[in-house]
Amino acid sequence: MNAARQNLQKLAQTGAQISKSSLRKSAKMSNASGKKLNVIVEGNIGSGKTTFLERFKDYSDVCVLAEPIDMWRNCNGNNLLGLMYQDSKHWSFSFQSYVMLTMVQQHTLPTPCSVKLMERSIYSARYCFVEQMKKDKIIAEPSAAVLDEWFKWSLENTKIDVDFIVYLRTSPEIVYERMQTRGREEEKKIPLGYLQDLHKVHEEWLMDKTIGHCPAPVIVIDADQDKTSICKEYEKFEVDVLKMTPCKVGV
Ligand SMILES: Nc1ncnc2c1ncn2[C@@H]1O[C@H](COP(=O)(O)OP(=O)(O)O)[C@@H](O)[C@H]1O
Ligand SMILES: Nc1nc2c(ncn2[C@H]2C[C@H](O)[C@@H](COP(=O)(O)O)O2)c(=O)[nH]1
Repeated sequence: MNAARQNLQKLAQTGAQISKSSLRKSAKMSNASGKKLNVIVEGNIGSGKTTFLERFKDYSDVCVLAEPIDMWRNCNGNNLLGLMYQDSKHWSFSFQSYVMLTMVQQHTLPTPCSVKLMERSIYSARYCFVEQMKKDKIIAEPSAAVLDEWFKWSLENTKIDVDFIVYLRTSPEIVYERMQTRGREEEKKIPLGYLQDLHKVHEEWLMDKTIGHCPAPVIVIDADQDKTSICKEYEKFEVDVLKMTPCKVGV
């Protein structure tokens, strides 16, 4: 790994602000070596992941992969997302299996772009959602074991690279309000308690490092800020990420 990347890894792990120059240096060197940059964007439901990724959709050298929710809503005509929230005990295993399949498909999707930005990952599927299902006893141990075997096989047998994690860190109460405002039909009955539980497992995975393993350095953004004030944080990251791409096309 080149020196600039190592420096970046250290900075991100200490939670220090990543300096523009270190990010740029790392990017140039990674471009020089031809290594692509794989970034996953993590956070609670409603934390602003889609909004954050929107900023990159007009750039030709950044591949943005949003969560394939439309696939989850229409798996051969079945709305697995809706079924999971209607009857989680009955449908969580099927839904989770499909989520993890679609995540591996996105992780391994070839792209000519220098940067791949992905919304969530196989890691949060396993370490946040499956962990929460186990805690809530929505899935039994044998089902959790099958999901874990799929997870381990995927990591060992497919090319899943993650260079940095952007964690949109939020308070459950704030994302609960945003989720209700967004008004997704399937999510209408999600209680605040579920978001509080999901927040905890995200914190344990990404901050306390007490669940599973964290595959890359974490860049934390305080995403409780409203849309206006958070733009500066997003702009800084956008500029830094785009410095990693040889060309910028778009507005
Ligand atoms: N920083 C923010 N402040 C206030 N509302 C936000 C902010 N970021 C996103 N939203 C709104 O909150 C809702 C969820 O945002 P979204 O980007 O869909 O989150 P996610 O993809 O993480 O679920 C949307 O209605 C969006 O317009
Ligand atoms: N049970 C699971 N649910 C998941 C998983 N990944 C996403 N989701 C749900 C959460 C939301 O209702 C919806 C989209 O998430 P956003 O954060 O983008 O709103 O899908 C998962 O792995 N398991």
